[in-house]
Amino acid sequence: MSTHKHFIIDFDSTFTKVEALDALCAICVPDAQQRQKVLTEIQRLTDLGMEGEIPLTESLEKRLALLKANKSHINDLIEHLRGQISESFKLNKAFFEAYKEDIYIISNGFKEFIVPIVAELGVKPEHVFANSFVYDQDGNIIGFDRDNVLTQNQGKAKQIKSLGLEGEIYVIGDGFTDYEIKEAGIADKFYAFTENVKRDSVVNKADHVTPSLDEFLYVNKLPSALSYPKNRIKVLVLEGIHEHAINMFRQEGYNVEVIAGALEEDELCEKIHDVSIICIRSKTQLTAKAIAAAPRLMAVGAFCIGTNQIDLQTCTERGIVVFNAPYSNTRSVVEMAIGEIIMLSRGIVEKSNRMHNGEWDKSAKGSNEIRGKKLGIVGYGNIGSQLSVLAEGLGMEVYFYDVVDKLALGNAKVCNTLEELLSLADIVTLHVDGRPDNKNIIGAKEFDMMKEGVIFLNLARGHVVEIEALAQNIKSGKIRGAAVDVFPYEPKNNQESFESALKGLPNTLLSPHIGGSTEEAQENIAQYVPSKLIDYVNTGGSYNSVNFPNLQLPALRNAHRLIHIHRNVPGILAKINNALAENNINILGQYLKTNETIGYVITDVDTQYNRSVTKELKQIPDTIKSRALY
Ligand SMILES: NC(=O)C1=CN([C@@H]2O[C@H](COP(=O)(O)OP(=O)(O)OC[C@H]3O[C@@H](n4cnc5c(N)ncnc54)[C@H](O)[C@@H]3O)[C@@H](O)[C@H]2O)C=CC1
Ligand SMILES: O=C(O)C(=O)COP(=O)(O)O
Repeated sequence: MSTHKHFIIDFDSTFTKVEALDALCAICVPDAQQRQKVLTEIQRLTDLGMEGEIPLTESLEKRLALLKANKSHINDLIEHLRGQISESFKLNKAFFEAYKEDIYIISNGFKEFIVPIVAELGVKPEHVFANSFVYDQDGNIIGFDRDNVLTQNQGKAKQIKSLGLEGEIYVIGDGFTDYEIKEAGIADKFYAFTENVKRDSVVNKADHVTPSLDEFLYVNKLPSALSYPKNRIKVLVLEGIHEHAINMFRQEGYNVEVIAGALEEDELCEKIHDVSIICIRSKTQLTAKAIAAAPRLMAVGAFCIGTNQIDLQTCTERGIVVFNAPYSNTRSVVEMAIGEIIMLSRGIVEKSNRMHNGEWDKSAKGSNEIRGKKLGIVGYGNIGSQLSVLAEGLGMEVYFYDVVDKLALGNAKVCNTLEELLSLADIVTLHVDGRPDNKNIIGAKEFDMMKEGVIFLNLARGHVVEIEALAQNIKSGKIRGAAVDVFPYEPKNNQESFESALKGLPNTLLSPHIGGSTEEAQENIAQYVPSKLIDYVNTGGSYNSVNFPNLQLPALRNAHRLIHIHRNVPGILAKINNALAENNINILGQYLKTNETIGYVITDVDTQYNRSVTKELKQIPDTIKSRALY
């Protein structure tokens, strides 16, 4: 048997994003209210026809009668449809060009508008099989060609059969009538196309679901505009990440699964096995065990600042890039710290609670302005330094201590030791990162060094403070006010209850790790992190990643990009270039950066090259990951 392949493609909602008759309705029913009514009815009739609930002729007759369209409307329709060609079709013009002899459009629509639209991608007019309108003498559309085989039951199957095509027949469509071709035994395979609409009754019967043309081309090893279909990139989104991120991933064509809370290690290991990108916040522990359970993992999105919950070393060794949102919630934490410093200095929570119990205690005792007070910031990074600026604006005297040299902003004064800072500050606030070395950096000894009546804040990480020691010092009155947003153990989700030695202590503000949880911050994060992840997938760009050598790459134009991640040992670049030279491959641009663990090499090459070189690159010793991008 011949292995020649023929491709039968549906028009409405497959070749174009829309149903043409819906679009025609928008054109020829000028009154908006009336149009909506007609449109709803047309869509209902289309669905009934597509899902096989009523005969197609009946669906069509009723739709045309509702439309009352005229010849003059068809030109406007064609103009409109030109902008409605499905994205993955437009992208794969090269496939249509290369296979024009084998591509057929079989539709229950009308040649008058189908032929000019499919011609845009090079489909031959004689390969379009569809109906034709019947007009009256004034050009009004009054019906369709009832003799056309496509009006009959199983019309598409009959039409294709009459073409006598030899070889394999692949059908791509979104409707029941497309599936019928397979059912009639004419097609070898039916691919349910879901880029524009997804009809369960059709999807359930398909040999394969193709969310875009890229997937179809990929599984059939046909030339494709994309190196890898985006629907094959599975994204797992945990911990209530803002829906803007989810929309961005879906718009990009990724296959997204969303889970509201965090997952325990074992649950995560189960879920992560086919995931390419995982998106988490501060709760999910991405351990070496979880990473080992994720053979396809290529990127991690930390939708927060801290990355201490991620085993970064293992990610790097496995060639998995990690991005966080280093600045998106900075301001939110700072505003909360300022608010808490004022609330604690005035004992507002105590006073408020007492008033709720009917107690009126108007007094200035133990209430202070923050102006002129000494604020001691431990950790002068993005949050600490931003807090420094705002606190000075409120008239505070700012001191800071950091383990690395930092530029003092405004009039802030550097302390050379933690002891120095703790002994002079009226208010101590922690903004260090969550590295393991920072465990218990503030314990009994450090509280002893602080002034009597100090105010203490921790909005950094729970494990940096010894909770028992903090509780003791609040109880003894040494600490006259405390605000704690982060805890050594935090509930996994909003259903789990909160336990802590700090519960019920005086002038102690407890908050459920919400320093960065503002609408503004979460939306900013949900824009920033997905854009980094998508850029990494599409271009290999690693700029601002947490663990990869940072490369900012030019856009890929008229080139293929070979991405190579390897252990940082000598000689790998030479081996990559040897492989390219031996295959006569012309290098258009090359970028290399290394860190302590890995080397990251990007090579842009002419689009015509021996594809087997990608295998050779994978086989270079010490290679971690390698992919080709176009
Ligand atoms: N409560 C919340 O919702 C949020 C908490 N955070 C926490 O705040 C931390 C700080 O955030 P950024 O300022 O953006 O981070 P950053 O990395 O810009 O700053 C951290 C600073 O702490 C310094 N540092 C580290 N260990 C230290 C130590 N033992 N003593 C003194 N200085 C030390 C570092 O050198 C660095 O300058 C994050 O790592 C995260 O853990 C961040 C956002 C929201
Ligand atoms: O940004 C951070 O590091 C935070 O601590 C905020 O974490 P979250 O996104 O609220 O789990």
